[in-house]
Amino acid sequence: MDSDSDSDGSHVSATPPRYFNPSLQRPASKPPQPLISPSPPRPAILASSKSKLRVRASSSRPKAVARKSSRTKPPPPPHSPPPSVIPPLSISSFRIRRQSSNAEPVASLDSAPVLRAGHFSKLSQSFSKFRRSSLEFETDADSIGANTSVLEAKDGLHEGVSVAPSSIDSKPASDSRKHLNLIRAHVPIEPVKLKKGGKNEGNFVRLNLNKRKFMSKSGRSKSTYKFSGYRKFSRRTKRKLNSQGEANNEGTCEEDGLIVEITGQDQKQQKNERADFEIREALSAARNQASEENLEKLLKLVYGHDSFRDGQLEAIRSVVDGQSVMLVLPTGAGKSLCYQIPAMILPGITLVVSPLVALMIDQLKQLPPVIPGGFLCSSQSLQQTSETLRMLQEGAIKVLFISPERLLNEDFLSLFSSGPQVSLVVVDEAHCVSEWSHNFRPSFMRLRASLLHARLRVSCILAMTATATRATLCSVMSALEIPATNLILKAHVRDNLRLSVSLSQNKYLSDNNISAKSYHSNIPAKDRSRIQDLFCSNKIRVVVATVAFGMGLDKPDVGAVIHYSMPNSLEGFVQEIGRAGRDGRVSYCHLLYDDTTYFKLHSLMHSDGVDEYAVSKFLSKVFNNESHGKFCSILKESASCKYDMKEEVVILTILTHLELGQVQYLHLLPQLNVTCAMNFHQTTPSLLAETDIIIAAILRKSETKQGQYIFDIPTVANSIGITTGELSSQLEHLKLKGEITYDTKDMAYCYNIVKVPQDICLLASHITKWLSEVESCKVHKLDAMYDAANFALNKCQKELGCDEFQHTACLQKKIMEYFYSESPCNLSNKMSLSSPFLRADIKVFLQSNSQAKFTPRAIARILHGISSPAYSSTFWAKSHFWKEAP
Ligand SMILES: Nc1ncnc2c1ncn2[C@@H]1O[C@H](COP(=O)(O)OP(=O)(O)OP(=O)(O)O)[C@@H](O)[C@H]1O
Repeated sequence: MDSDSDSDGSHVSATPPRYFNPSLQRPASKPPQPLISPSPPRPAILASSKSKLRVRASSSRPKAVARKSSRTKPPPPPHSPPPSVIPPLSISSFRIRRQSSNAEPVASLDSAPVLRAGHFSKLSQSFSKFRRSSLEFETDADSIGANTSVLEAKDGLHEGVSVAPSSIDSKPASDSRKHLNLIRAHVPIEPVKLKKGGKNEGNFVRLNLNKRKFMSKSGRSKSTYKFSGYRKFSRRTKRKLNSQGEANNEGTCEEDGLIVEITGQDQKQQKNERADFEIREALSAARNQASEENLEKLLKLVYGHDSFRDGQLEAIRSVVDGQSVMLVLPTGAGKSLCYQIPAMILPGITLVVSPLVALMIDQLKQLPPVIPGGFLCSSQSLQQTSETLRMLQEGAIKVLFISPERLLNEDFLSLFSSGPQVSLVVVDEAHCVSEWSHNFRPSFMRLRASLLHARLRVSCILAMTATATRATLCSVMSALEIPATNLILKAHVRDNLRLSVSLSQNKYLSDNNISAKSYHSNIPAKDRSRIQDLFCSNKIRVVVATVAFGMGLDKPDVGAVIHYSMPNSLEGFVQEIGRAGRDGRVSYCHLLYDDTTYFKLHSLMHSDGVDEYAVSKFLSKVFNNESHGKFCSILKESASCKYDMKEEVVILTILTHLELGQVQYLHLLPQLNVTCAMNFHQTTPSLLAETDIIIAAILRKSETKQGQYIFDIPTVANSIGITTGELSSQLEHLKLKGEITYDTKDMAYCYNIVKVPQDICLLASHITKWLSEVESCKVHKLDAMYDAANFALNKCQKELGCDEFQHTACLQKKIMEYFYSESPCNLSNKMSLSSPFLRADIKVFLQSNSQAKFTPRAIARILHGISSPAYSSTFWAKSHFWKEAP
């Protein structure tokens, strides 16, 4: 496997075998379409639940960029735009160069006279995007870089290129119409040939001004010579150009002594202005009435799509109408559009809560240029965050992508108490809200409708997912208070995907001499992003990657997704195969599976489980203080080790349950470093303590080690009745004065106790039962995945259209049954077989480790070779019993 080779794209030229495996061949009745020369290779992905996404290339037609057609060949406008709409812009057709640095963000869609160029903020590098002033003219650099993109679009090799944020600012702008969010928005134009002048003068229009003659007939001077003159000029120019049959090229006209060379670029500019005008008109019509006709017009103008796909119109109209909606559409069906169009129409901000930063960045890049967007996540620097917040408050951001952690941050929520209006909250990958989903996130669970209504003053929530069982949907809709009538649910798998299964054999790519690149979490972020870029630009044929590679990947021409090993749920399977065939073409999804992988995954499904005993001990610690209203904290790392519970998946889940369960026992606060080590530099500590009660409290509650005062922040704050925030700002103040320096460490879960449970054991028993149901649910998901694969390979009677090579119909049926069934169906669990030697093994294990204490679960995990916070693989893998279980 050529995983580390530097791909220069040289192998791209070799048309990859489309039918690399007999089991993937098309049925004879559907012969392969002829390859369109010079088609780029059509890549594919190989994926596995845990790990591997692989990429294979096959033939492809050049992508028909929807916007390209709509922008490059707009229908002839019935009339010139009325003066009231774009008067000042008309001047821009002369292509006068001006500095663009004085561009100002435009406050709202309404106030923007033109919807065009935009860029990522260089200052903040936060990738927030805003619109440049409509009166800003393109710079030389903008024009120079133009044709590059045109060529890229034309040669077809770069269709669907995803521009990495880092490269965006430095990349010269396209000669196409510039799109705010810089995504696949290249609208190629004909190369401009200057007729007059003979020299290559770039894309300038040469404006020969005779000062005397430039005075208009009405006697107005240059500075006031605005719209009416332009209109006349424009009309006559057009007449002249048309009469010369050069409407698509350049020309010369003389008008009142004004000699102007008109280039193709100017005509392009005028077309753009017209297109912008039409978009504004369509927007205003859709705001007045969100009718099918008005929305379709907007769809056509903004996206270039002719019609809505199944479910889109219904969702958009409900949201625009202010109703919360649960939207379940297949992957690649176009869910993004269901919030983007409402975001254009609704007056306030749209917040899109997303689970992955990479996903946010991708979605941000995919926003059409008329929607200025930004993103906020916990890992951003203070400067990036404040720049984005500033733009948000100024109205320069219309759609903000945000992580749930960041959204739930008190400072962020308080922005909206009297600040900008939020019209819509979108919960993307909404299954993460539910513990019954394949990808539960405790922070998503905290996104309750009650909180969103109260703190963001928003009434409309759009929850979107491609993969949700009935149980998942129920809990998501209940948490987000979405009425049952507002569920829009379409098929889970697109029709253009051909599904097939085989047992894992000979599955290493190197055996077949296929070059590959690897993509996983141990690879530095910049290399991962490079690999993704190479893949998106069709320069890599094969990527062996973790499932994270595929999340949100919207590359239209992925021809196949191959699961190197079985995913651990049908949700995962559906999500991952959803990367294929997003352009609507027939694409292939092949699953390799075997019993060994199934057994391994089965063991892993139990890796997060907890014993009642551990839960009980943990709860005792949580309610240790019994101090109502006081600030409490639990150190993450040490608690995880002590109670043998994973930090996020288990501890945070339990704490979230204590906050959001039937009884609210606590209120979760942002996590923070709670141990502080402080040095005094000017005034002596005791002298400072005389005038500062915080320092006095610190001296009382700290211990000194090598001249440093070490204390627990919550303890000090509680002792004088202040918040940790107040304490931190006082410390910052003293630091700025040069009195102290300090460091903090030990990240902790922080909370206030609301109610102390009467019976901790009973509560522990309830929580353990709930967690064990969640665990069983995961096992059930794996069994359903195995069952579907096994059925296709061994039990399918080939009645529904399946054949030797593909099992699309039976797998689709299995998937549908799984997602639509009210209760889990009975699935055979191959794991029920237990080794007769197991008891004996456990006895010997306990005897040989008599010095240590084990919970039954700890022993089971060691025997299955699964590490946990308290029993690391570094140590236990050396044991003879590691992975000994069947
Ligand atoms: N009405 C439409 N007509 C044609 N193409 C469309 C339409 N709506 C969306 N698309 C295109 O479909 C592709 C997939 O859209 P999108 O990324 O929104 O899918 P998704 O449902 O969010 O998928 P996933 O769940 O995998 O993230 C995009 O390239 C988009 O331009």
